[in-house]
Parts: sequence; structure tokens; C-alpha cells
Amino acid sequence: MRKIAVLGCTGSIGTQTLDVVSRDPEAYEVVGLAAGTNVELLLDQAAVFRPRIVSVATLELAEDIRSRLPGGTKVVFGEEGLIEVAAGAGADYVVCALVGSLGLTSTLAAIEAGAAIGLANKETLVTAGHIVMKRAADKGVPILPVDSEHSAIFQCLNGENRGAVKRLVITASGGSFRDRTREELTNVTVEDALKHPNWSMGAKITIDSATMVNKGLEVIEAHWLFDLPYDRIDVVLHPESIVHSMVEFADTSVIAQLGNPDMRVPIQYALTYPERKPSPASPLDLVKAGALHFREMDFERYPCLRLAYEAGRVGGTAPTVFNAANEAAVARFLRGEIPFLAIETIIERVLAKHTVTPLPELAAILDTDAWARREAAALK
Ligand SMILES: NC(=O)C1=CN([C@@H]2O[C@H](COP(=O)(O)OP(=O)(O)OC[C@H]3O[C@@H](n4cnc5c(N)ncnc54)[C@H](OP(=O)(O)O)[C@@H]3O)[C@@H](O)[C@H]2O)C=CC1
Ligand SMILES: CC(=O)[C@@H](O)[C@H](O)COP(=O)(O)O
Ligand SMILES: [Mn+2]
Repeated sequence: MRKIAVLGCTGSIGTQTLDVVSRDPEAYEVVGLAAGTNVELLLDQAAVFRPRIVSVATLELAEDIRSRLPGGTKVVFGEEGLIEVAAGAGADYVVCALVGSLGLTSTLAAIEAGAAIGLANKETLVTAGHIVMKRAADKGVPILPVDSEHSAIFQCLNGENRGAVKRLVITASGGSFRDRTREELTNVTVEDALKHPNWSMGAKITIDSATMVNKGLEVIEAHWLFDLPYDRIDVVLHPESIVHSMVEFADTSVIAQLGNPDMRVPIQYALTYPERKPSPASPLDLVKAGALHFREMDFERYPCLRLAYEAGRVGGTAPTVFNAANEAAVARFLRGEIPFLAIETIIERVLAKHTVTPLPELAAILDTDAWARREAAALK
């Protein structure tokens, strides 16, 4: 029986992880759950899974729920609380499904504790990929991709000779505004931006899909997960989100992974790898799906993807800044403080102000992240 902790248990990935887990109760024991502020959902989950430790965002929330938890469940809070759920609940597998670079320290703590990692929280790899991958390798800890494109690539590479990989091709839906021109983006609303055509996800990643920042984060995530240079990681537009990504090999063969858009498939694969088990997802019927479309990526239409490649190639603290500036800008957009197109100008301006540290230690990453957020919050 696998002992699991879920960081971000109340979110889109967290709840789908618990759905997968609950369908196979013989296979899993949930030992730790970490939420932010959604304490009512956390209490429901704790009543079902009876974890050893739960975590919430603040001391006040912890005090509020202490007496409402099942007997024996410990409650902790804040960043230390996340670290305790990651490393102190006795988990041998930690699903990292927090949103943002906030997930970095708890992911590192889970690695340090020797737990296998199911990684949804792509911002962790973007902000500190060299540190996360090295610590996981030193500990002999596997990092199993949950992100649908990376799960697809991971599946396509299964049993293949890595030396024969020519390039990765990551698919992008185009997001909520895929059918609009740049001119039509000037006055788009938060409500419109939150309507992803294919996936139901948390607010931040849905905005990232619309700006194409999500694909930029995914290119950097793929660079770290699959150890390939940026000129061998391409992105194509694929509005149907049925081909989740592809790998092209030296002999020109292309292997792709397909399926209806349902995150429970990659979540489950990350949990059961190398086994496959039945899934609640609806089977793909390609005859019903009809035509699948692929278009060249337009870097003029989606400048954030160009910025991501540039930051990734520069390396060091540049991806940290790209990510943190984006997180702060998206938060401002969601609060109605800035227009949609200001997200990209903020990222570009903060990156332009930054002097890159080439091989940053963790402390430098955390300082740079905080600096970029302050800058992005202050820009008019
Ligand atoms: N959703 C999807 O389909 C996909 C998501 N991903 C990635 O997975 C990650 C999670 O995304 P998603 O599930 O959509 O995000 P959600 O916004 O739905 O969930 C985020 C989770 O993080 C928790 N959280 C937020 N802030 C804090 C905090 N300060 N302290 C503790 N917990 C906190 C939230 O808790 P609470 O709600 O209780 O406040 C919630 O459990 C992201 O990195 C995203 O890019 C990748 C591929 C697909
Ligand atoms: C489900 C998933 O993995 C998301 O990251 C998804 O890929 C978003 O889709 P687009 O960024 O392609 O719109
Ligand atoms: Mn993805």
C-alpha cells in the first residue's frame, strides 16, 4: 500500500488525485493533506481519508478546524506546515499540486525525506530546476510528471533509447482566446479569460494558457525533466487537446500519446507507473473526434512563449524572474487591477530590469523570486 501525501489537496489536481486514489482503496493510504484556505473541503476530505497530518494556510484556520478534525489528526499551518505534510507524515509518495513557486520548499522537503514525487506544480521546476533535479538524483528519488504534456512525453519515451530522440513536440490548445487576434485582446475580461476551451483547471493556469505562459513554463519544465536543450523542444498549436504531446526520433518516427482531456489519466499514470490500471476517463473515439488540427506556433501572437524560451536559454535566475513576475501579474489581472495584455508587458519589463545570477543557490532563487514579485506588483 502506497502512503500518499497531497500538497494542494483542495485544488483541481488535488481533488482529481483524491478521486483517483478513492477508486483503488487497497492501493493507497492518504497520510497527509495540505490545503490553503478551503477548510470546509479539507474537513470533508479528512473525514474520508483520515490522514495523520493536515495543513492549512494560517494559524487562525488551523485553530478553527482543530476540534472538527477526526481524532488523531494533527493540524499544522503555513509554509512550515506544507513542509511537515511533505516530509513528516510518513509519505513514500508526495503529489505536488500546489500552485506557484510556493511549492518549491515543500517539494524539496519531500525529496529530502526520500519520497517519490508526482509533480504537477511546474513552477517548482521552472524556478529552480537545476536544484530540484540534482537533489532528486542525489537521493535516487523519481520525479513522475503529472502535467499532461510531460506525462505524454514520458509515456512516448518509455523503453526508447534516449540517444535516438530528435526532438519533443509539445502541443498547445491556444487557450481561451485562441480564436481572437491580438487587437481583440485589449478589453477582454477575467470571466472570458477563465473559459478554457478544453480543460477545467485552477484560475492561475487557465490564465497562463490564455497568455501562452503555460506553454513557456512547460517548455522549461520539459528541459529539466527530459534533459534536452531548448532547440530540441518545439511547440505546435493543436486546438483539440487530444494529442497531448509527441516525440520525434532519429529515424523520423513520431510517437504521440492521445486521449480525451481528463487529468485523471496522467495523475493515475504518475501514481501507478510502470503499471497501467483502468481509468474513469471516457475512452477516445477518433472516429467521433473527426479531424485533428495542427498549426505552427505564432510567436508574434504569443510573445510570452518567446520570453519563456529566452529566459530558459539564458538560464540561472532568468526563469525564476519569468515565473515570479507572471505569478504576480496574473494575481493582479484576476483582482481586476490590470488589463490582460499588461501581463506580458510586466513580465518583459521585470526580466529587462534583472541582472541574472548564473547558477543560483536556493537562497538566491528565493530572493530573486521575492524581488520579481515586488517589481511586478509595483509596475503601472
Ligand atoms: N489543473 C490542471 O488541470 C493542471 C494543473 N497543473 C499544475 O498543477 C498545479 C496546481 O494547479 P491547479 O490544481 O489547477 O490549481 P488550483 O488553484 O485549483 O489549486 C491550488 C491548490 O494550492 C493550494 N494553495 C494555494 N495557495 C496556498 C497557500 N498559500 N498555502 C497552501 N496551499 C495553497 C490551494 O488551496 P485552497 O484552494 O484550499 O486555498 C489548492 O489546494 C499548478 O502548478 C498547475 O500549473 C498542471 C497541469 C494541469
Ligand atoms: C491539462 C494540462 O496539462 C494543462 O497544462 C493544459 O495543457 C493547458 O492547456 P494549454 O496550455 O495547451 O491551453
Ligand atoms: Mn499541461
